[in-house]
Amino acid sequence: MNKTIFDTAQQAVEKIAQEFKMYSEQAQPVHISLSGGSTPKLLFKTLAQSPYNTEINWKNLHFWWGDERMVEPTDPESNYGEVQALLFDHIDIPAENIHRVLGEKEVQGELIRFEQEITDCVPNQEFDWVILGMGIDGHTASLFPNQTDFDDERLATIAEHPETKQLRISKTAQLIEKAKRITYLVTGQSKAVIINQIFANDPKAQSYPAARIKASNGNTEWYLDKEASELL
Ligand SMILES: O=C1O[C@H](COP(=O)(O)O)[C@@H](O)[C@H](O)[C@H]1O
Repeated sequence: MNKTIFDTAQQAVEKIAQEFKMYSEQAQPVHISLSGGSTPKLLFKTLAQSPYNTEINWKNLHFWWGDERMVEPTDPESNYGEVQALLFDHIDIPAENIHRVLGEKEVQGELIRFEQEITDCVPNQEFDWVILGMGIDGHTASLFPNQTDFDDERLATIAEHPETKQLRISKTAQLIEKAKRITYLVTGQSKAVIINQIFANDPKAQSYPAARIKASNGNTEWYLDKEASELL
């Protein structure tokens, strides 16, 4: 598996930020899927600052999410709400470039609406870049161990957090795997054991969606910091 180890989490997110700039210089819409949770907050804060806030051609970038929690966008649990507060409120991006899951809506109806928006906006449903995180149980997006159907041919699915039972909408493994590029951004010591299991091909890792989901025809890479990779 292709991995890059950065000295610090800040260096990892700077690399991603530079690549946002590069993608934004293409004279076409680029569809990027963001991850939620705590890890990418540093990325969003970095993008909201100089030079990225003004040098990125934001009108060319379209943002989606790998998963969303079924909560109001103002709820601290909202993956969209986090990006709005840390990034979108500080840059000049057209509203139509933000393709959020409406977490405040009824889940079945929202699932259908979200799938239709992907079909309408993303050519061949192939995202240019899917940035994913990984939980300490090996989940990615809201695809959890022992409850993920890797063969589900839909674009999105309803998931339930195994402990909190919080409802979520997640891209399916099949949709993610159609992406041209997948980057797992994993930082911090709390992820070191699981990163070691994945890269050592430990049998336990076979149930981890993050270990199994890879781009079928594109590149899959892992951006790690020293802390997450300290047991490798
Ligand atoms: O629940 C989620 O968890 C994963 C990992 O989150 P983190 O807090 O450990 O960074 C995240 O990638 C996913 O989008 C999120 O909804």
